[in-house]
Parts: sequence; C-alpha cells; structure tokens
Amino acid sequence: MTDLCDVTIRESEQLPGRSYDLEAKREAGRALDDLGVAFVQVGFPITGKTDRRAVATLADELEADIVAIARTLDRDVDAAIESGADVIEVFAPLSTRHLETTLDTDRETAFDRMRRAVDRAAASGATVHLSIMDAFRTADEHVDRAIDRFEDVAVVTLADTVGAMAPLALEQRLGALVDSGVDPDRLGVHLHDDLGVATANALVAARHDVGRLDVSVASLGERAGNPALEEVAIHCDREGYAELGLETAELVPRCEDVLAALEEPVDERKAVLGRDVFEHESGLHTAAMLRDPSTFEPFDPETYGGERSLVFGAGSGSGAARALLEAAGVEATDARVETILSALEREGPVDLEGALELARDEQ
Ligand SMILES: CC(=O)SCCNC(=O)CCNC(=O)[C@H](O)C(C)(C)COP(=O)(O)OP(=O)(O)OC[C@H]1O[C@@H](n2cnc3c(N)ncnc32)[C@H](O)[C@@H]1OP(=O)(O)O
Ligand SMILES: O=C(O)CCC(=O)C(=O)O
Repeated sequence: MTDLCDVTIRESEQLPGRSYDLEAKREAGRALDDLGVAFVQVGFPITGKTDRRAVATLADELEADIVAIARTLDRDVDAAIESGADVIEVFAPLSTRHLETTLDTDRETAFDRMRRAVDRAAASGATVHLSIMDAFRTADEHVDRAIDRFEDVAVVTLADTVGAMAPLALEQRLGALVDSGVDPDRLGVHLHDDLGVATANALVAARHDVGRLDVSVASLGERAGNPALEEVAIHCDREGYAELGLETAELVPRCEDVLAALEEPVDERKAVLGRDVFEHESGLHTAAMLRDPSTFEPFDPETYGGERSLVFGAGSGSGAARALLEAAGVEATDARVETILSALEREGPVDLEGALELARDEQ
C-alpha cells in the first residue's frame, strides 16, 4: 500500500502570484478527502497566520492527515506544532550545493539541526516526516545515513527538488535502497516535473511500494509542478503498481472540484483532465469509435467519472456517416451517406445527439 500525499495546496500556492483563501483550501481539501487521499499537505505555518489557520481548520475538518512543513528551525517547528497539524514534515537539504547556498553550513551541523527539529516535533505528539531536499543530487552515502539515523521518523522523503531525475536512474536508486534492507514503507518520494517525467518517476516509486508518494492535481506546483495525481491514480489502477486506496470512480469530478476551488484553469490538452482529451472529431476516429470507442481511447473515461464527446462536422467522412445512420436505425444507402455528409458540413460541428438527429431525419 502506498499513501498518496496531495501537495496541490502548498505547492501551487508557491507559484508566482497565487494566494488561496481559507474557503478555497477547505473546498479543495474536502474534494481530496472524498477522493480518499491519505495525506494533504496544506501549508508552511511559519509563513503566517493564514497558513496556520488553514492547517488548523483542515486538520479539524478532514479525514486525511494534514501535513505542515517546517525548516530545521525551532520557530518553524513550533509554528507547525501550534497549527495542530497531524504530521510535521521537517525539510532540509544535505547536498553540497544546498549546504553552501541555502544553509551556509556544514553537513554535520545540518544533521544536528535535523535531529533537533525532529525531536522537537516528535515531543509534541505529532507524527514526524523528514524530507531530504535535493536528495538525488546528494552523494548516496549522506542520504543513506539520514535514512539510517532517522529510524524514529515515520517517513523519510527523498525530494527531487529540481525535477532532474530520470525513471531508470530512480529505478536503480530505489532498488538499491530496498535491496540494502530499507523498508520501502518508510520511504517517501517528492518529485518535480521540470524534465517532463514526474509521473513516470512516481510510477517507478509506486512500483517499489514506497510508503508515501507526493502528487498534485493537474501537476499544479512550483515551476513545472509535481506528478499529476490523476495520471498516477489511473496508471496504478490499470497496471496494479500500487494500492492507493482512492475512490477511483470519482477521480475526474473530484480533481475538477479541486481546480474549481482554487480557480486554477487546466490546459485543454492536459492528460485525463483536459477538455480536448476525450473529444474526438476527425473522420477516421469518430467512424471507428461509433462502433467501438476503445479504438481511439486508452480507457473509458466514465470509469473514472469523466465523459467522452464525439463531434461531427466538415471533418467527418463516409465511414462516420454510415455508422451514424446505422446507429439511428436508418439503412445506410450511398445517397443517404452523401446527404448526411452535406448536412454535417452545413450544420457542424454538432455533438453525437445532434448528428444522430440529422441521421434520423433521413428516414
Ligand atoms: C520545500 C520548499 O519548497 S521550501 C518552501 C518555500 N516556501 C516559501 O518560501 C514560502 C514563502 N516564504 C516565506 O514566507 C519566508 O521566506 C519564510 C517565512 C519561509 C522565511 O523567512 P525568513 O526566515 O525571514 O527568511 P528567508 O526567506 O530569507 O529564509 C532564509 C533562511 O532560511 C534558512 N533555511 C532555508 N531552508 C532551511 C532549512 N531547510 N532548514 C533550516 N533553515 C533553512 C536559511 O539558512 C536562511 O537562514 P538565515 O536567515 O539565518 O540566513
Ligand atoms: O518534500 C517536501 O514536501 C518539501 C521539499 C520540497 O518541496 C522539494 O524539495 O521540492
């Protein structure tokens, strides 16, 4: 079993110019809860009372465990404790690059600060997760040491902070960790999509049965975003990579609810959620799909609460016209096919019902 951690609210708000009010976060959180996501990462309480209130409110209202993030600083951990988060996720880097530029300290001091922050968070009674930023540009030995040293935290997340990881490399790294005896249930993975393979990477992690997998609706998140929740969910459902515990029949509408709550548009061609993805107009495709929709679709969108639409018009061919006449119960003579094609060209684009109406008129 892999628990999904939805990071949409926290990650998407880091995009330039974004700010979501409490009501938007509550609505988004409710939709994620209905979907059955195990963790919802809501905010960064040290940033101010808006995030503290959002974490506190959602922790009260949702079934999902609410995650608040904190640097390895007492004030960050205290703010996360005060917010009442179910999970305090302490994050810090161990890569040489980040130690020099972000923390301006040495690795041992960074380890000591992690220990202090983790102990402080744990003393509050909250569950503690630890996220190693930039983990895949960090020498393996340091990450391995963190996994080993922080055996007391429920999950150690490895973050591909800049989205530089490739699926085969991730496969090797996670495989090596599991082969060396690390319990995958203790591992989390946080990925970014800068090189367009975040979902592929997430599937690699799911196949390794990691305990926590971070995703976001429609990939919303810093820069190119994170693995798309909906893509990961459908792959896992179809291929059996991991049991995610989601209400998959509600997947599309609940993701749409999250986007509506945050007033975030989705690209028309975005896989699964984009408007164009299950809309078909070209003649050869619609002709075949009238007989069997699976000809040009990887899955029936209704399985996940979505819907397909067929569009007819100038791009329709005689195959589609014939199939429309057959579906309307009208004999498909050559003359009728010609008439239908002219009607579609004149009236189109029309939806399936409109096209069937034209076909029935031929009776
Ligand atoms: C996981 C991520 O993506 S990080 C989340 C990014 N989100 C945001 O930045 C949210 C908006 N940010 C903010 O509101 C502010 O930047 C705050 C409240 C987070 C921090 O504000 P401030 O502490 O005043 O300063 P600033 O933003 O410059 O933070 C830099 C400090 O954080 C420290 N720092 C950064 N990461 C860490 C870490 N993981 N652990 C400990 N310290 C850290 C730096 O060393 C630096 O310390 P210094 O001030 O002693 O030099
Ligand atoms: O893993 C996390 O949630 C925090 C770290 C992060 O967002 C990142 O490194 O990209």
